[in-house]
Order: sequence, then C-alpha cells, then structure tokens
Amino acid sequence: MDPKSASNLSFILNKPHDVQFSDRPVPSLQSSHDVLVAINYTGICGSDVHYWEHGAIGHFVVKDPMVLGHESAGTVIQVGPEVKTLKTGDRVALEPGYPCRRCQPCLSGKYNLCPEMRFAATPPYDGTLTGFWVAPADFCYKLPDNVSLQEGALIEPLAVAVHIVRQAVVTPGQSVIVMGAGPVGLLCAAVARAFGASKVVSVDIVESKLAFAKSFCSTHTYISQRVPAEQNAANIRKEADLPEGADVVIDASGAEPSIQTSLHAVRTGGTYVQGGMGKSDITFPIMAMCIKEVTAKGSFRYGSGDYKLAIELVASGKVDVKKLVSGIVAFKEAEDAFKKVKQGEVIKILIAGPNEKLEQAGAAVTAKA
Ligand SMILES: NC(=O)c1ccc[n+]([C@@H]2O[C@H](COP(=O)([O-])OP(=O)(O)OC[C@H]3O[C@@H](n4cnc5c(N)ncnc54)[C@H](O)[C@@H]3O)[C@@H](O)[C@H]2O)c1
Ligand SMILES: OC[C@H](O)C(O)[C@@H](O)CO
Repeated sequence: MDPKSASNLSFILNKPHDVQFSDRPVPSLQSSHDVLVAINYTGICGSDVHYWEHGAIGHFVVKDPMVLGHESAGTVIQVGPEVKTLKTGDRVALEPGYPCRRCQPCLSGKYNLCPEMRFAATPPYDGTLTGFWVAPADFCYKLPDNVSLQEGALIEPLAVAVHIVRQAVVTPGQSVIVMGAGPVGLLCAAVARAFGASKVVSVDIVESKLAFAKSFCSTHTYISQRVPAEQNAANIRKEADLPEGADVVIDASGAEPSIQTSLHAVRTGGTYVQGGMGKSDITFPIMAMCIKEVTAKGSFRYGSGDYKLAIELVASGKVDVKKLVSGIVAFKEAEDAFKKVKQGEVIKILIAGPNEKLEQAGAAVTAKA
C-alpha cells in the first residue's frame, strides 16, 4: 500500500458525544528506529468510552480534538533505516505508550511508570483509530503466523491482565478471586488459569457476564450481593469452598463495594491487587489488610515482557481471546460501536481500519455481555 495515496481517515473526539471523521495527513517516521504501520483492527476500551462520554479521566482532560483508540494491530508498511527486527509486511500488535527511556522508572525497568509517557488516546496524545500509525519498532510486536490480526488487537487488554496477574505473583495450585467479569477481569481469570491457579472465582453483579466467565475460563462464579462487604466475602468463600479465603484477590471492577469485599475475601498473608480504576478515593478496609498482613499492590498498564507473554499465551492456545470478540464493524461505524459498548451489549467489539477491506463488517454479535 502506498501511504502517499491512501486515506488516513481518523475517528476524532472534539468534546463529549461530539465526534467526527477527518482525513489527516499520513504521519512520517520521527526517528530512524520508527516504523509506519497500517492499522487493521482496533478494540474499544472502557477508557475510550469514558473520554467519548465525559471528555476526561481524572486530570487527563480532552482540550483539543483527539483521535480515540489504543488497542490495535496492523501491518508494517515502511521501516526506518536502523530497524533490524521488522520488515515491510510484518503483522504486529502495537504497544501504545511510549516512555522517555531516560528517567529513573524507565532505567529501573518500570517504564510503564514513566512520568513523560506518551500514551495513545490519553490527552494530549492522539490514538490509533486512524489509517496509519508511527511507532518505535521495539514497541511493535510481530505476530506469529497462527495469531490473527483480530487477535492482535486483543493483545493490549491481555497485556493489562498479564501485568496484573504478575503483580499478584500467581503460582500453580493457588486460588484466585477476580472481582469484575468485564474484558479485563475475564482476561485476568484466564491468565491466572494459564499460570496454574487451580481455583479461579469470577465475581460480578451481572449474571450474563458470569455465565460467559464460566464458559471462558473460571472454575467458579458468584453474583455479588447488596450486603455488607464482610458478609459478601463470607458468601463467596463458602460458595467457592475457600474457608480461609483466597490466596490472591484481584479487583478488576474499580467499584468500591467490590474493593471492600476483596479485603475480606483474601486469606491471611494473601495478596490483593488493584487493577480496576474507578473512583479516586474510597472507604478502604484498612484494618482487615493490617491484621491479615495482606500484600496489597497496584497495577498500571504493562511493562517489560508483558506484551511478549500475552502473545505467547494466545499463540500457544492457553488464552483464547477470539471468544471475547462480539463483532467486527467497518471504520465508519465506529460511533455505533461506542454506543454498543456503552450499553453493555458486547464484550469486545473491533473496528476495522479505514483501509481494511472487510467481509466481516457488521458481523453478527457472537459474544454477548
Ligand atoms: N490498571 C490498569 O492499567 C487498567 C487498564 C485497563 C483498564 N483498567 C480498569 O479495569 C477495570 C475493568 O476494565 P473493563 O474494561 O473490564 O471494564 P468493564 O466496565 O467492562 O468491567 C467492569 C466489571 O465490573 C463489574 N462490577 C461492577 N460493580 C461490581 C461489584 N460491586 N462487584 C463485582 N463486579 C462489579 C461490572 O458489572 C463489569 O462487568 C476498569 O475499572 C478499568 O478502568 C485498568
Ligand atoms: O489499557 C490501558 C488503559 O486503558 C489506559 O491506561 C487508560 O486507562 C488511561 O490512559
């Protein structure tokens, strides 16, 4: 494909609920280590929907029009002169955040914590719902032949889950409770199974999500009740036959009642990981954490090795991300796709790139939320 003659249609958020399609100039390589990628598929993340609805997440505020999207896979169409790892035609999963590589977190190996991070579709940086994307070659991961470009677009949320489960240090034989059965919670449950957890309990407030979790990977499910957190946790422990509590509890909901329940559901000496990002401040059961000597950790995006492992989990068949895809739509249907995610009708919807010839556009919704 010749990028000079191709359209670089982009899906742009002007302000809440005000989007437009606009043909932007095809970007040029910024460094000799960059590649130009034609975007094939992009998944919609809850954060994209949040910007579309509210124009802000915390202190990240959309002030100027911003291209949405950051869960993408594409095809390399141009490589910089110093790129040694990729060639034209390679299919890649895009890691969408570019750190400075010079600060203390970067140099200590925790580049996801770089204060200068330029993350796609996080203001002021544009996202990947566009025709062409320029990225450093080392943040583009070549897909093995048996991993499709659609699966490639699911590597980003899978890498989020890999990072969370690594933070939890899940080991074979352990019990893991995952609060929330949206895409991130489902993928955490699947990664925990792949890491050898023998019992994985998914908890949600929506019955259909738990039915899907059971068919996807979870050994047990529990529908969270509107009761005090301690009672809710006692019920989960009873239902899942975990009288002492779980070795690991992961919150992938961001919901205050779920976080409170988690601290009562984890065993003495167990580990709790905060993956969900909801309200900034909540009431937290700090006494339960203290007297049980719970190891509590946060988890933010992904870092060294997470994309690589996510791709290996898909390539080896250990995590079947295809099952999460509810449908694939043409680029021009992007706004409709956002509405479907907002209405909770789908688990993961993919938007084809603007230059993608799509037989499956408007494909029937298969995975229902
Ligand atoms: N840490 C990170 O780097 C990172 C990256 C991506 C997403 N996230 C966050 O992870 C969370 C999950 O993402 P997602 O895309 O799966 O979102 P989602 O909204 O699809 O899933 C959240 C799930 O939590 C469930 N839920 C709500 N209240 C609950 C409760 N009281 N108990 C149990 N379950 C409850 C919802 O029904 C839903 O199924 C979000 O908060 C998102 O912002 C964090
Ligand atoms: O998967 C990555 C997340 O969606 C982002 O961190 C987002 O929440 C804020 O930029």
